[in-house]
Amino acid sequence: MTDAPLIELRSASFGYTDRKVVDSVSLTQGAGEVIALLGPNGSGKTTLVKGLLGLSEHLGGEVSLFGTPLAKFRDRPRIGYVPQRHSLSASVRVTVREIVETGRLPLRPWWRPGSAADAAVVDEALDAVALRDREREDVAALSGGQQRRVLIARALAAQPDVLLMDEPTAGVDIANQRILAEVLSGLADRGTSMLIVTHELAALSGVVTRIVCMNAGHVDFDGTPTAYTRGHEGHELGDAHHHSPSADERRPGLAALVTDPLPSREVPRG
Ligand SMILES: Nc1ncnc2c1ncn2[C@@H]1O[C@H](COP(=O)(O)OP(=O)(O)OP(=O)(O)O)[C@@H](O)[C@H]1O
Repeated sequence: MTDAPLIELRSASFGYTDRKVVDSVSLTQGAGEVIALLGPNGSGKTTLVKGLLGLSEHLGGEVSLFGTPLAKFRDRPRIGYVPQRHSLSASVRVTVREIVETGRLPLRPWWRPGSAADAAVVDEALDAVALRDREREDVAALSGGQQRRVLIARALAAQPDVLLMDEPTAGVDIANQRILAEVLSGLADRGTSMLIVTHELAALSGVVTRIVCMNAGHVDFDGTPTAYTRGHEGHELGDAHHHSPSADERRPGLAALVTDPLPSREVPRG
């Protein structure tokens, strides 16, 4: 593996046909970072994540994934994606394990059946989301929060180098939010890099190492959780270099968020 950042945006813009939604955003994610991407509805968070996946249009600036320009990037399995709204159909009978196994498909020729190694990776992914004991169940029988974990396991089954998650805790009750946060915390402890779009920062306390806040297509805060709670420090816009807190640092900083959860939108400028 090279030392290139996992994700690097320099004045990058994304949108749809001729409409620019994300405008001139600069952002660099290094290995091991867990970034919460915050911002009001419509500020462009999903469009940014989709841009990295080639699902929204790259309209300007530079975007590199693992050191490769977006237009030339072909190693898609290195980027795991957990979409915003799950679409696990209730009309087709499919087990939890079968869904997670589909995460392995991009990694082998379509005609080759799964190997013992594939099965071991699927086991590990199911363990990571604490659903191994439910693997034979019909996925439609699971709650929304559990289905979200199935989708995280499916993404993990591809053994990605970074996981992009769009509102993993949205619409999930508090008890299941806690379980999901534990799952994400376990992944973070294992060094999994994540970019998590969320409106529920407090639910992710102890997981996030950095906060990036978008507003109307721009980044208006990029810094540590501690700086975010203070509201001013870490305001280094357009600067690829930022302070990445260590694992030791991230917990005390986020402890403040548990007692004093912040709304995701008010970030003082300047
Ligand atoms: N497929 C699309 N085609 C055209 N415009 C779109 C499309 N998807 C989103 N948009 C527009 O892009 C803007 C940003 O949407 P986006 O989903 O990126 O915001 P968001 O910050 O993720 O919002 P939320 O918090 O509500 O999920 C919105 O004005 C939206 O209407």
